[in-house]
Amino acid sequence: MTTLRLGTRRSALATTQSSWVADRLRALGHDVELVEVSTEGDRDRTTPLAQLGGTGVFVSALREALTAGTVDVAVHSLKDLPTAPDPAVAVAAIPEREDPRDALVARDGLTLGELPAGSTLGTGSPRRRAQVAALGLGLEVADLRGNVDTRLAHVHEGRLDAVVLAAAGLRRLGRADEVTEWLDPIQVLPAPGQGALAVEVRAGDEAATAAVTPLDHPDTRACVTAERALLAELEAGCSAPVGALAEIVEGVDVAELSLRAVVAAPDGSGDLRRSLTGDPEEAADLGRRLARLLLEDGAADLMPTSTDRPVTERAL
Ligand SMILES: NCc1[nH]cc(CCC(=O)O)c1CC(=O)O
Repeated sequence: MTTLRLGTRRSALATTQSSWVADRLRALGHDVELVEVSTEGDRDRTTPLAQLGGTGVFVSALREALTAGTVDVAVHSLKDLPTAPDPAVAVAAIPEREDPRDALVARDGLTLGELPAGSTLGTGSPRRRAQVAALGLGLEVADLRGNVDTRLAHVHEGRLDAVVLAAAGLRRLGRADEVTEWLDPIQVLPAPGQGALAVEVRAGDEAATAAVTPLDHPDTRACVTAERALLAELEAGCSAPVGALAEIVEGVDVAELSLRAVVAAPDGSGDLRRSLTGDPEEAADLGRRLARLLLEDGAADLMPTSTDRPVTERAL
């Protein structure tokens, strides 16, 4: 039997996610070898991520290893994948999603509502910054980068009062016990695709496709398809931060896909929330329709002009 070479980045979250997929492939009877792929974003820790080309730098190094033939399978956080498909690779499986929510880790067990005005909250995500600012709690949002461990240390070592992180990453790393509030999507909607993994193979690699396909979870695939179709459609008409969450809900006698989304002004001056329910078989169409509804209702106007500054900005 041939061995599947599964490419992974070195960060704790990436190796945990890759090992999770490797274990599932082994349970199906495959031989799997983990191959470390170093990315520009991992090698160069001084240049800001945005200058290197955003989270896309992590994705492209793994895709290059796939097309070069040094690995056969690559695991990505689905939310980090660009919405434009890469014809050289195929997403052969989207496994069952982890908790899609954002989570708050605050000092002294505090929740968002309990943090006093003026408290410092760290996040590097314009989507999280915008939604937290829109709650009007008077928090000071500080720009925060780094891996999960580094970000949590800012709270535990007293440099920040709170941080917001993906629940999925914290659960996968065994650090869910540090969460002080699971943020309700009614207040803070996650990134499209958050909590889900994308398992990629080389386009046309039938053996790897056949090995990986059983890990696919159709309900998760329908949900993230709707969220990403919405994001792709909005990217064409609006550059403000976007949150989205689709869920399978029980309708009268069929399963329905419920999609909620937010477009938020980066400075917290406002946001627009809408939702739609539709057929899980037409997930992409549902996402596009909700995006058009948001655009018709003024989503594009939420982006301030370039001379406007965010209310609070403190770099860490
Ligand atoms: N932005 C980086 C990133 N990409 C995926 C995750 C977590 C895992 C996931 O969302 O599936 C994280 C960390 C975070 O947002 O806190």
